[in-house]
Amino acid sequence: MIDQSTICAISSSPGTGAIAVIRLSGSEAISITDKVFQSPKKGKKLVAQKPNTMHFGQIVFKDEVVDEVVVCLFLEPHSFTGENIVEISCHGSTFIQQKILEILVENGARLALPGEFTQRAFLNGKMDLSQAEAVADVIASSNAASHKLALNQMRGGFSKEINELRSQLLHFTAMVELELDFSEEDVEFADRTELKNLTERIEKLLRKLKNSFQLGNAIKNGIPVAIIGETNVGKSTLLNALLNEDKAIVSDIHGTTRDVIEDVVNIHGTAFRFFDTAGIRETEDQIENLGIERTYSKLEQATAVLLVVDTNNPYPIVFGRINKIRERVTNGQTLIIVANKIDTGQRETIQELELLDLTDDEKMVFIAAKNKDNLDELIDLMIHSVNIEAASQEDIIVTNARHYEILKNAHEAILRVLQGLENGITGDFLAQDIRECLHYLGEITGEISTHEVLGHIFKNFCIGK
Ligand SMILES: Nc1nc2c(c(=O)[nH]1)N(C=O)[C@@H](CNc1ccc(C(=O)N[C@@H](CCC(=O)O)C(=O)O)cc1)CN2
Ligand SMILES: Nc1nc2c(ncn2[C@@H]2O[C@H](COP(=O)(O)OP(=O)(O)OP(=O)(O)O)[C@@H](O)[C@H]2O)c(=O)[nH]1
Ligand SMILES: [K+]
Ligand SMILES: [Mg+2]
Repeated sequence: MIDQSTICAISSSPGTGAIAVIRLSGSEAISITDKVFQSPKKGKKLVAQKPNTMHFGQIVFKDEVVDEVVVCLFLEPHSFTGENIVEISCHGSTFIQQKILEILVENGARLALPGEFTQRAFLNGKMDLSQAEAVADVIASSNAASHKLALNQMRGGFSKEINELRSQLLHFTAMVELELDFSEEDVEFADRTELKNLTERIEKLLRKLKNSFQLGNAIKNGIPVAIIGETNVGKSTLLNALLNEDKAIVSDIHGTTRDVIEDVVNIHGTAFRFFDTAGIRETEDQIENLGIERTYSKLEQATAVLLVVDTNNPYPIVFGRINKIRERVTNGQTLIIVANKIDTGQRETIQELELLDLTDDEKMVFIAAKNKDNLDELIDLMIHSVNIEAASQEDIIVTNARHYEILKNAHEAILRVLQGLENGITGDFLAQDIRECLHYLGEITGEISTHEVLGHIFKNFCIGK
C-alpha cells in the first residue's frame, strides 16, 4: 500500500549553487504549492495550468516574499513518480531552500525519506526494482565504465534479460503442469529432450549473468586485490607503496596488521581495490586469529591474490608457504607471487624462486617494497592479468550484490531441474524447482518483494531522489 501523503525534499545537491530544485510528489503537490505561490498575473492558479509547463512567480509566506522562483508541473501519471509533481527552482541559498521546505511542510507536505521519490516510481509501476536500484548507481557513477553499466541498467537492459528468462521458465512450467493434470493417465506431454534443451539454455544464461558479477563488481568498486602472506613479509609496506600513502602501520613486530585495511587507487585508468590483511601465522591470540580468518575470506573474494614472501627466508620455507596458498586459489583467480625484500634477500632463495614452475594463472615478480623497486613490473602484471577492457564489451553485466546473491540461488535451482531431468524425476518435483527459480527472478525485478527488502534498498539513497 502506497502512503498517500505528499512528500517534499531538496533534489539538487546539498550546499549552495546558483539555483536549487525542491520537489513535491503526491496528489496534493500542486494544490499545496498554490497556497504559497503567487503569479504576477492576478488570480492565476497552478491547478488550472496545463501539465509540463513552467511558471514564474513568488513564494510568499505570511505576506512576506521568500524568493522569486520558477515552478514546473507534472500531472499524474505522466511524471517520474507517476504522481503529481511540482518542481520549484529557487535561488541556491541554503536559508531559502530550508525556508521553502518549512513552508511546504506547514501547508501539508511532509519531508521525504531517502529514496522515497524513486521508491514511489517503483511502487507506481514506472520502473522495476532493478531499474530503481540503478538510479542510485547512476548518481554514484564516477567513471565511463561504471556510468555506462548503470545507465544501461536504469534504462531496463537487465530487466529485459530477466523477463526473457522468466517467460522461458513459464513456458517450461506450462508444459510440465499440463502433464500433471493428466497424471492418472501417465502421459508425457512435455517432451523430455525439449525440456532438457530449454533447461540447458536457461542454465547457461543464468551462469553467464552470475559470473558477470565479478567484472561488474570490479568496474563499480575496483578490482579486488588481496595482499596476503606471513607476518612481517612486507604486506603493509607494499600496500602503502601502491597507494603512495602511509595508510597502514608498518613495523618489524610480527602481527602488526590485525584487521583488513582497504583502499581504492586508480592505476592507468583502472580502479584497484587493495586489501592489506593480517599476516598468517600460528598464534594463541584470539583477536589475531579472527584477523587471520578475515585474511582467508578476502583471499576468496579477490580477483588477484598478491602472495607476498620474504626472500630473506630459506627457499624450502618459502616454497611451503606458496604451496599452502596455491591450494586455496581457485579457478579464475590470478595468483601473483611477490618475492619481496630483494635488497636484503638470500641469493639462493631468489635463484630457486626463479626456477619455480608456474601455471597460466600464476605470475611472479621480484620487488623491494620498501624502496619501491620494480613496483611498475608488479602493476603491469596486475593490469594484464585482469583485463577489464575486453570483458566489458559484454552486453549485460551484473553490478549489484543483491542481484548476484539471488542469481546464485536461481542458478542452483535450475541445476536441480537439470539434474532432475537427467534422473527422470516426476513432473511435480520438476515444477517445484522451476517455481523456485521463478520466485528468485521475481525478487530481482521486485515482483516479489518485502517491506524489509525495499526499506533496505532505498534507505541508502540520498534524500530528494
Ligand atoms: N528537473 C528534473 N530533472 C531530472 C529529473 C527530474 O525528476 N526533474 N529526473 C528524475 O529522475 C531525471 C530525468 N528522469 C525523468 C523521468 C521521467 C520523467 C517523466 O516526466 N516521465 C513521464 C513523462 C514521459 C513523457 O513525456 O514521455 C512518464 O513517465 O509518464 C521525468 C524525468 C534527471 N533529470
Ligand atoms: N629490507 C627490506 N625490508 C622491508 C621491505 N618491505 C618491508 N620491509 C620491512 O619489513 C618489516 C615488516 O613490514 P610490514 O609491512 O609491517 O609487514 P607485514 O607483512 O604487513 O606484517 P604484519 O602486518 O605483521 O603481518 C618492516 O620493518 C619493513 O620495513 C623491503 O622491501 N626490504
Ligand atoms: K609487521
Ligand atoms: Mg601489515
